[in-house]
Amino acid sequence: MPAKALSGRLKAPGDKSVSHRALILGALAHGETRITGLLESEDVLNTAKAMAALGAGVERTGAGAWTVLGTSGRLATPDAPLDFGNSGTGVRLVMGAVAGSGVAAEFVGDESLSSRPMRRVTDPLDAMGALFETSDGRLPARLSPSKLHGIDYTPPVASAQVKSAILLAGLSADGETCVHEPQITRDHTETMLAAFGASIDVRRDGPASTIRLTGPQTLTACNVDVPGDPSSSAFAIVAALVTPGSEVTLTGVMDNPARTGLIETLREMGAGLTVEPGPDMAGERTMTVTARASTLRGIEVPAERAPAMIDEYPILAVAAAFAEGTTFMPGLAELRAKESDRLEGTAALLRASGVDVETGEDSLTVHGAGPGGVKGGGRTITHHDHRLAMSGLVLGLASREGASVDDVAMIATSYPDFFAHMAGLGVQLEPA
Ligand SMILES: O=C(O)C1=C[C@@H](OP(=O)(O)O)[C@@H](O)[C@H](O)C1
Ligand SMILES: C=C(OP(=O)(O)O)C(=O)O
Repeated sequence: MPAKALSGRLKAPGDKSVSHRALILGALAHGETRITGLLESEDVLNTAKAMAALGAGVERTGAGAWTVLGTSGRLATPDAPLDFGNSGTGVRLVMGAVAGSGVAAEFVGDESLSSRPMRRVTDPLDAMGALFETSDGRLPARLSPSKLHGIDYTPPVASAQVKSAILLAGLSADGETCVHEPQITRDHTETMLAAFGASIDVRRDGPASTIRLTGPQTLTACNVDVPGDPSSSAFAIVAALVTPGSEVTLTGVMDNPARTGLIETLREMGAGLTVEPGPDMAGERTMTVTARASTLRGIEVPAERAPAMIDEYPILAVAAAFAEGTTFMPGLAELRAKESDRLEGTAALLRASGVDVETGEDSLTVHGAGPGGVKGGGRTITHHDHRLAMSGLVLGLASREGASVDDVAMIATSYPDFFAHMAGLGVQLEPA
């Protein structure tokens, strides 16, 4: 049953990437870091537990308010495996943060995380002198006490997690660590390291970036007011665009060009979006975004834009299903290495509801059915993937027959308030 229009105003949930980093940098720093607006999702809470197990004093003082008493870089040996649940960001960044601390640690995760590639971080960290043992490149992984030296490295995949792991390891390594990114990825680690007092040099050259820091360095505690998450905001934005009569406003959304590829893409598709500047938070600009139901048209999304919207392709594909014409999305090989194979998962989600989709090795093509043209009736198989779950539910809202998902539990890994926020916008989603 298609839902009625969405309307209302929401404060965007805290950004997941900034939340992980606030806890990790706070734990490495000297002094007490106060965090407000922390995203209290399962992924982030697992990082909080890991940093506590590594010796930081991590305390919740109110809703979204946390203090982290840092270790001044002297991490403790955890007495149990560090369990990161579903979170690639948590495990990969903490591997980097712990690598040169001289402690031993074991890293584990859930079924989805245990199937994801870890050599992309353990290879460069081992080249810095770390002693990681993985299970054929996957979790569980074990670190033996290690001493690091700097590295000059160009990651073979565009990945902020890989970049961040190396930079965090560089803090405890002897000498210069340099990361070259041919295509810039989200730059929160660089921005936040500088805010925590690191001496770090970031040079931009067109789409490329080179980051240098010389270790060892100790960070200084810094208060972090977490801005809103553009990736989570995408669900309400697209829901409003494709559901006739809707208008929703999201406030406090982080406005960082390495994160806002979806806004640019939706505008090219003809979306009725109004963006107004908001206050700066944690060194980031924020914006208020208003989305109105619109007739979208299919476009070709530039492959180079993928890093700036890598988590948004499933929900973009849903928008494309309601567009007139074809949307071609190239440059998506990385989607196969997320919580699930998101390229195939997204295609299956759309096909189950009657949308005509093609997948290539690294591309997705959606032949839009136009406003009101998506039949619906499909059931999304989520494969432990929160973004497929939320995308399947948004598709159901505006399709003729509605749609269901097999499991909503994983939504709590990134957006625990998803159902409450959708209810606040006037739509009750029923877990099926
Ligand atoms: O650094 C981060 O916070 C993230 C980086 C991205 O992963 P990759 O680095 O694997 O692209 C993204 O998909 C993830 O949700 C968060
Ligand atoms: C890919 C994601 O997260 P992670 O890699 O941290 O599991 C995501 O949130 O879409």
